[in-house]
Amino acid sequence: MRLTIAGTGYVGLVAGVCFAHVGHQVTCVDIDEKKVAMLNKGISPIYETDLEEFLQEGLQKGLLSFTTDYQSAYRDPDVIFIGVGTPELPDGSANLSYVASVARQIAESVERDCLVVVKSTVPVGTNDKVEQFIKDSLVHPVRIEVASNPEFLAQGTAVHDMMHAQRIVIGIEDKHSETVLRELYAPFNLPIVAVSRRSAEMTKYASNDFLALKISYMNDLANLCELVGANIEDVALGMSYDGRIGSRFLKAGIGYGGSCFPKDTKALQYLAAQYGYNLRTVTAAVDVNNEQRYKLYRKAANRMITFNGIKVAVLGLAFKAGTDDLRESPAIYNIPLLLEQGAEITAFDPVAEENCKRQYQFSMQYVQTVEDALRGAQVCFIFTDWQEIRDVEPSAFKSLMRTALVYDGRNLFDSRAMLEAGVEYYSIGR
Ligand SMILES: NC(=O)C1=CN([C@@H]2O[C@H](COP(=O)(O)OP(=O)(O)OC[C@H]3O[C@@H](n4cnc5c(N)ncnc54)[C@H](O)[C@@H]3O)[C@@H](O)[C@H]2O)C=CC1
Ligand SMILES: O=C(O)[C@H]1O[C@H](OP(=O)(O)OP(=O)(O)OC[C@H]2O[C@@H](n3ccc(=O)[nH]c3=O)[C@H](O)[C@@H]2O)[C@H](O)[C@@H](O)[C@@H]1O
Repeated sequence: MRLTIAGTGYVGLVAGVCFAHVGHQVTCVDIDEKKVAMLNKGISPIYETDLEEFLQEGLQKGLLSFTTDYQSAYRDPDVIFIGVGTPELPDGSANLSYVASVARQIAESVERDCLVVVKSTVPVGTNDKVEQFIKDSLVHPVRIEVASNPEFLAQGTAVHDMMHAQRIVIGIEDKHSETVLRELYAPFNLPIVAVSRRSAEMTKYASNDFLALKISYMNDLANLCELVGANIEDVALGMSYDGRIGSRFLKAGIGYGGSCFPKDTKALQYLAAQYGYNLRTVTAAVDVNNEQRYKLYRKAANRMITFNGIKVAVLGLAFKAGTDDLRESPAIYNIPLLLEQGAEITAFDPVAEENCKRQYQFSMQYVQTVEDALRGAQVCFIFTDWQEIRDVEPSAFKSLMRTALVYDGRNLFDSRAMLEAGVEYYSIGR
């Protein structure tokens, strides 16, 4: 099939390369000329396992191309996917201006009957509005159908998650859209859940917010574990054997970050509030997370008389391992607090350093190894669960740091081993 995908971010680009990988003819559109130029050269603008390989394969086979020329890209494909961002607005609602702008561009450009598929995460009812908007603004008299197809991939494993998704959710209001989407996804050989458009839109928020709730629940319990002398990791292990609970997303830590859980929890709260409903469970998850991200800073501030002139090692900048994405990363919340207090920070992250330098003007030093960050430090904060940090021997904290004082937001080390190595070690819920 001939597809056009609007947006070459984590979702649009990964969808594009995977659809080309299974044999569809894909054109990806972005407004960012630099990105498009890079992509046409086979260089991925984001860090994702296997992405560049799939990208180069698609380009070489002539199944994949990138352009800023939306008019020709939207003129006559079989299917157009909308995969642009829906970031959080100050009031917590989803910013739909990028989706609206693609809808307008489609209406101006499309010259044959076409299925428009909304892959971006959008509040319930948005697909209806997109359909109405396109139909009202069409320049050529063609038939447009709109379907919802939310994406469930996680960053760091995005290509794998798309190729081996646990399910494809499609939200359709007519038989023809369903047939087209089933044909499109047939080469993936994955379970397809076909529901109404509104249910599909809700399924996306329901899934993300459930996972956010799971994490906040574990973080809430971790805080209680510290008070009552239990160990959250042992508790999680015991819970995980119950198939009804499952073993994943039970890791307590420094709070969830990333571009999705923080915004999608707030967007659902906002949607509920618009209908006069208070979604108390999700509100609780958000509240717990807002506090959790400062937990280590608070602990350290209680222990230390000042951060002024103190050498601080920050290990990890990305919101989780496997990505160079800094959106809503706990590190990005804590670094300004430490800098305001006069801390002298040396930071290490194996892939997110360049993004951090570009996006923030933090006056801190960046180094290439964990050891260089630790050398001479008086306090260490661990914000990301990178393997490079996990691999450090407990004795290295003792030998390299001036004061072996470690605050670990990811529970990467065994408390006893750290104690035996002479490290004053604080982690979460243990
Ligand atoms: N990042 C993730 O892991 C996941 C994201 N989602 C959802 O997918 C959507 C996209 O997210 P990301 O890929 O992370 O966003 P992103 O911010 O990485 O990328 C969005 C891209 O759209 C481009 N764009 C903006 N306006 C455009 C236009 N008029 N035409 C063409 N391109 C345009 C931007 O230049 C940018 O490259 C969001 O709704 C998000 O909630 C869903 C599942 C996973
Ligand atoms: O809509 C989205 O964008 C995506 O959001 C998440 O994916 P992602 O944000 O890439 O990363 P996750 O692996 O879910 O982690 C999110 C945050 O939760 C934290 N986390 C995760 C798991 C856990 O047990 N504990 C925990 O604190 C991570 O460190 C990270 O900060 C979901 O996992 C995807 O299914 C979804 O498609």
